[in-house]
Amino acid sequence: MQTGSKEEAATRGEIVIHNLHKVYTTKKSRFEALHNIQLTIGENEFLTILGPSGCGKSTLLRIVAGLEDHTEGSVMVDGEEVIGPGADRGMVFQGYTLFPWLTVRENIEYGPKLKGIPTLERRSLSNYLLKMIRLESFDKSYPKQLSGGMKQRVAIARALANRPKVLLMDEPFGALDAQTKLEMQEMLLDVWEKEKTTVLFITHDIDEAIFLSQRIVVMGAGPGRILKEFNVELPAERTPEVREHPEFLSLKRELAGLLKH
Ligand SMILES: Nc1ncnc2c1ncn2[C@@H]1O[C@H](COP(=O)(O)OP(=O)(O)OP(=O)(O)O)[C@@H](O)[C@H]1O
Repeated sequence: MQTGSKEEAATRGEIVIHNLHKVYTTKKSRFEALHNIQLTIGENEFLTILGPSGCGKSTLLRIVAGLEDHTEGSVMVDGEEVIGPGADRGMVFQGYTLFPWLTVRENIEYGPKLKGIPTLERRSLSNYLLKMIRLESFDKSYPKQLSGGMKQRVAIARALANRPKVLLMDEPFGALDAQTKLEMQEMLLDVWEKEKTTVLFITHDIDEAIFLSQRIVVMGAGPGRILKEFNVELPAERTPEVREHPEFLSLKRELAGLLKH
């Protein structure tokens, strides 16, 4: 799915968050949800934001998605300011957001169809994505016939079908059982490797953050702010054994300590 077209920006999926503040106000109250967030996420980087409930992770992701406005500062994707949702940023949430009346293939082809991509081209794209998420034989199934993990795989494929430069993922595996979660993490790394998108991932699961990421940003609450950043110095190929790696275990200890406060 590489296009290599000349029109594409020199960078593909670089997110620059500068001096970002978010205050929720009502007539009677004022709540500072995000305070001075400074963060650059490189092209094709896998960055995870880790933090306790209520520290503003989802607010930050929704601002990057263009679904929420901000009070001060800016968010740029490849040099263009985010002023609303766009096909350059695909989103996957925890809740299953598939269209129940469409089959798996129709769900995946929904975005390309809206964009007017011809049938044959759509078919070849959905074939490619169905193979990548290992659900080729479920192309005619409806969402209600799928397990939670399968639905999330389709949600990822549906987001990728729009050819986003950035994948924004808000606790996408939070509702899955432990074993399915591990399988989904491996599949996501496989997808990331093939698609070369930038991934901004949110979780409060420390193991998940370390296993998936190249970099982890820890946020704290009151108001939501960045506490610390960590580079994950693990082998690029994340096999299950990586979870026993001394670096994995020491980073896990450090992150757990930081999140306790
Ligand atoms: N529309 C809103 N109006 C007022 N306050 C809000 C609104 N949305 C979120 N908040 C508040 O902003 C803070 C950050 O919320 P957010 O959902 O971003 O946190 P989070 O870190 O994603 O939490 P969780 O891990 O539980 O999803 C919370 O205190 C929340 O109550």
